[in-house]
Amino acid sequence: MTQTVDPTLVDHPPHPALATLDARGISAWFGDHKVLDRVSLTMPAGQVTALIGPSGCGKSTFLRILNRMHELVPGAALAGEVLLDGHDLYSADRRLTDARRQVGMVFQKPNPFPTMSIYDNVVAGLRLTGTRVPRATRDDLVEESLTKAGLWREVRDRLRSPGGALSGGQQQRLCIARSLAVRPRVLLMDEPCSALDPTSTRRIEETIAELAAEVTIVIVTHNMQQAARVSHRCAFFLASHGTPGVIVEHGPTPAMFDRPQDQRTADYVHGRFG
Ligand SMILES: Nc1ncnc2c1ncn2[C@@H]1O[C@H](COP(=O)(O)OP(=O)(O)OP(=O)(O)O)[C@@H](O)[C@H]1O
Repeated sequence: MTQTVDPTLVDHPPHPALATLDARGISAWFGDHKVLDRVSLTMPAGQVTALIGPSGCGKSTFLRILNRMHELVPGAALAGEVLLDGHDLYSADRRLTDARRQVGMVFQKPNPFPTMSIYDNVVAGLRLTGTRVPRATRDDLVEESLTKAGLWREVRDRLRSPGGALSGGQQQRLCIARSLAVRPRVLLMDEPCSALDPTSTRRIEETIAELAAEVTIVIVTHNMQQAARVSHRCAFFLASHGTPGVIVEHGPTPAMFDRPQDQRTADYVHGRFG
């Protein structure tokens, strides 16, 4: 009997090289409402880039453009380019699942599959992105992903318990493990701690610091202390008086906090508005 191989499946990649993400001239619309205007930003390999700015200035929209989620919103449009190590994430010959495999995402609210076991939650991302992993290596991958997400020691004795039985902070680390199992080159995080208590927040921040050595990270945060603690670079977004969001200033985090070039950046990072 011949065995049929699903042509859409790809083999699990070996640990990939660090990659730089480069957004060039990104504009975005919801219907005829333009929410970003020609935003360019380089997010260097192996660094944590924080996107900061007041509510509604387009940070989440920008983040979702970086893994092709924006295009799923009915009526949404965009212009510009997103390059992953120089290769266009939006090129016609690249599958959507390939973009998602290379650029993973963790959301504000932890969203594990609540009735699925911890183990199955970790491997769920593989199925969602069409990634093939030999059964014999799955146990190792689950351990590796949970270890990187800082959760292994807490759950190794109950891998068959449901993901929904974990605390909020543990659930968020489970979601990080689920993303890491796919071995993405970039991990996007949209306010990953905003639903968590201070202790869980600290654990996630430690995890982010450890992960930066092997995956490029882009994080949206409203918490300036968090941006200062976890990021190497910051980009300050602003949409003044109903105009589309732009990047006012970006650069190394210490410079953005201690000697910003633009008064609006200084006012925002020091809590004078937003
Ligand atoms: N699905 C959508 N449909 C229509 N408009 C949207 C949608 N999502 C966001 N917008 C609009 O796009 C603009 C930018 O929103 P976005 O969520 O990207 O900003 P943000 O800076 O991430 O805000 P916050 O910090 O509050 O999350 C806002 O005016 C918002 O109302």
